Amino acid sequence: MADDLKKGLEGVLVAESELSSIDGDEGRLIYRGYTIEELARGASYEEVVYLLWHGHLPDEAELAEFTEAINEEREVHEDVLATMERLAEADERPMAALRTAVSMFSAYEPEDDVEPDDLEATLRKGRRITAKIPTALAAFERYRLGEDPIDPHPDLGLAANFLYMLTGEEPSDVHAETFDQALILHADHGLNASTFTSMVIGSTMADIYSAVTGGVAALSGPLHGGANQDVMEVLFEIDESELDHREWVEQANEEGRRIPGFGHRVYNVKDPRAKILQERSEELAENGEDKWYDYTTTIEQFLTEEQGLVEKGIAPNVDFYSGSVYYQLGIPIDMYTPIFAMSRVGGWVGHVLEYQEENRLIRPRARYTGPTDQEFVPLEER
Ligand SMILES: CC(=O)SCCNC(=O)CCNC(=O)[C@H](O)C(C)(C)COP(=O)(O)OP(=O)(O)OC[C@H]1O[C@@H](n2cnc3c(N)ncnc32)[C@H](O)[C@@H]1OP(=O)(O)O
Ligand SMILES: O=C([O-])CC(=O)C(=O)O
Repeated sequence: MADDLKKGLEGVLVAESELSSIDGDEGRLIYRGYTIEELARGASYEEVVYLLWHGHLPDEAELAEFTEAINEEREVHEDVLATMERLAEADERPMAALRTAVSMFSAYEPEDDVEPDDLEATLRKGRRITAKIPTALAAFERYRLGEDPIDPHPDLGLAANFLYMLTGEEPSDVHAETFDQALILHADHGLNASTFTSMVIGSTMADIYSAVTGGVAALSGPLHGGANQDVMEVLFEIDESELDHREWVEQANEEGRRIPGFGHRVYNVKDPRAKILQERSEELAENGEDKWYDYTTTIEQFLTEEQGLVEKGIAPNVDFYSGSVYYQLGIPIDMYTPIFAMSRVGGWVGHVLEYQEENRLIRPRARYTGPTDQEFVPLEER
């Protein structure tokens, strides 16, 4: 057995997958052979989830059936809503509320007596989770505001409906399309930490609710999905600082601060999704507040061009420009990471299903570095 240690599993191949592929040197991302740029431009989030789960882009009838199935499952049980209300009152973080909600959905799962290897049932359960996450999240936000939740809008797609359920107002086409595009960009990304977490859980043949709950938990950390909120907090810090934004980033750099939204385990160049989100951020800035876009571009220019981070393979990742986009869509900043989860559930379910088709328990090992010859001393003599 090879004894070379791969800390953080960097570059270790653990599975084969047809879902997505990343070329970290070229800055290229594909889902099942389609470039992320083409999908972001031409597809909807529902089409992309269908592609990830079923292996091909849906035709009109397939998409209509899939969308209807999702829309029918949007409502969440009143007990889940009551829990969201309690958690909002307790000032719980939205990512933790979401983790609790997903875990709780399973109590009301209509197909809870099927065999773990019934992958068709797992697919239907994954669809239910995907449909319910936006409803639970929006309800949590409404309760925090002291308002009642808003029922899902039957005529709106997943992205537009989420924005609608936050405010009760139908979003403009630009906002709905921008948000839908953001969901597409976040839907899958190989064996990132949260997807791998879901796969490890799925590899024990635990149910998909457990796997998705684990995915949400792993995504919440600042080294992973939590970075999008951290980026916005940096932008607020710049805004409140007495320094001009250029001076602020110089000082942060001198202090050795690690800027969130920069660096990636796989990309050595700018993330292709960051480029698309940057375009959206710029467009929104033209019709709204432009300072957030200015701050991000100043940081990027300073760190990459002047400090030479690009030569070190450190460039903006997907989280760098998403914050300023969501901010301009009016979304509260601690909902940014839950929104990432709302999208990435497509990847989590897809990878678990793909892995379980030819399942093997995931169980690596650690090199033992502790003592080997300890003499046991009874408690009363220690
Ligand atoms: C959706 C996502 O999950 S995308 C990632 C979101 N996370 C962030 O944006 C948080 C900020 N970024 C980071 O912390 C890291 O880049 C990670 C965690 C994403 C990737 O980490 P790893 O692949 O483990 O790289 P690691 O942390 O070992 O860093 C490698 C080198 O790049 C440097 N580096 C990495 N990220 C940054 C950054 N944001 N700013 C400055 N330097 C950085 C490190 O200091 C290190 O330099 P050194 O070799 O001179 O010591
Ligand atoms: O791939 C990763 O390591 C992080 C991730 O989820 C993404 O970039 O979308």
